[in-house]
Amino acid sequence: MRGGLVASARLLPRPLVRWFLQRRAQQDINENMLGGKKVKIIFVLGGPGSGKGTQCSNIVEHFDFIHLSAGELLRAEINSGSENGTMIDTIITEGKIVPSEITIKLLQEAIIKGGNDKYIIDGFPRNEENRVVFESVTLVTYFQLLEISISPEFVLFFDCSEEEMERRLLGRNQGRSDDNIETIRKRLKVFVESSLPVIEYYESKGMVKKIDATKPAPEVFEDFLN
Ligand SMILES: Nc1ncnc2c1ncn2[C@@H]1O[C@H](COP(=O)(O)OP(=O)(O)OP(=O)(O)O)[C@@H](O)[C@H]1O
Ligand SMILES: O=c1ccn([C@@H]2O[C@H](COP(=O)(O)O)[C@@H](O)[C@H]2O)c(=O)[nH]1
Ligand SMILES: [Mg+2]
Repeated sequence: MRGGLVASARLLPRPLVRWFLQRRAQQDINENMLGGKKVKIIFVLGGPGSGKGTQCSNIVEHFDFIHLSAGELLRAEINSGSENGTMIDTIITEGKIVPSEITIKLLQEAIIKGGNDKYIIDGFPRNEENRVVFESVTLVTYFQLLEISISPEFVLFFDCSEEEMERRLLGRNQGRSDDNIETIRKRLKVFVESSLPVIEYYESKGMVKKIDATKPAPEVFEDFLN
């Protein structure tokens, strides 16, 4: 079907094809669609060690969502030997926030590659600038012409005490460069100063489902389901 369409499109004047795709893109932008499908995005936010990754793994076992962890995408970028790798590594080890254009490009690529219409995005947006840029840029898909912009359906906020988050991260033992007390303290500060305002923004729009994440993991998941 797609092959037939592409072949027919080649017979038409390029400005006409461009006009048609741009018109279609505009419709999709208005409707939050990707290639004719409604794209559903859920943001999962919470402090470092609040259990975002743990709960996202549970969620995708039960629901047809693709889990995208912004932090995992950044760590994969470091490991791929990309030219930005060293800079990203330094920022993560300092507990700071990677420039929006880098993280958003990785998320966009993963969304397009995922080919699904439901994504649960873990650990993003980390600050107001992340949020504004993500919601204002567009995804460029087939023919590099069809563009859509994306906003979340709702936001899950895993609310956990600092003492508990610190205890969990010090015991995580996954070889992460940021699982040390100096970086953890910096990450907690960045969470309060930069990430909480994003949660407050979505709260003001009635879009936040807040869950007590200090409880044991199975109970947190139960609370999510209810
Ligand atoms: N509810 C819980 N109770 C106790 N330990 C938990 C709970 N949830 C997760 N953990 C453990 O805490 C550690 C941190 O969890 P996880 O990696 O899911 O957090 P995170 O929010 O994704 O952290 P980060 O922001 O650093 O990626 C892991 O070792 C995990 O097994
Ligand atoms: O949107 C993002 C997500 C992550 N970072 C950086 O990565 C680390 C680890 O992220 P996790 O989601 O906790 O795995 C985070 O502390 C930031 O340094 C980012 O900059 N932007
Ligand atoms: Mg995580």
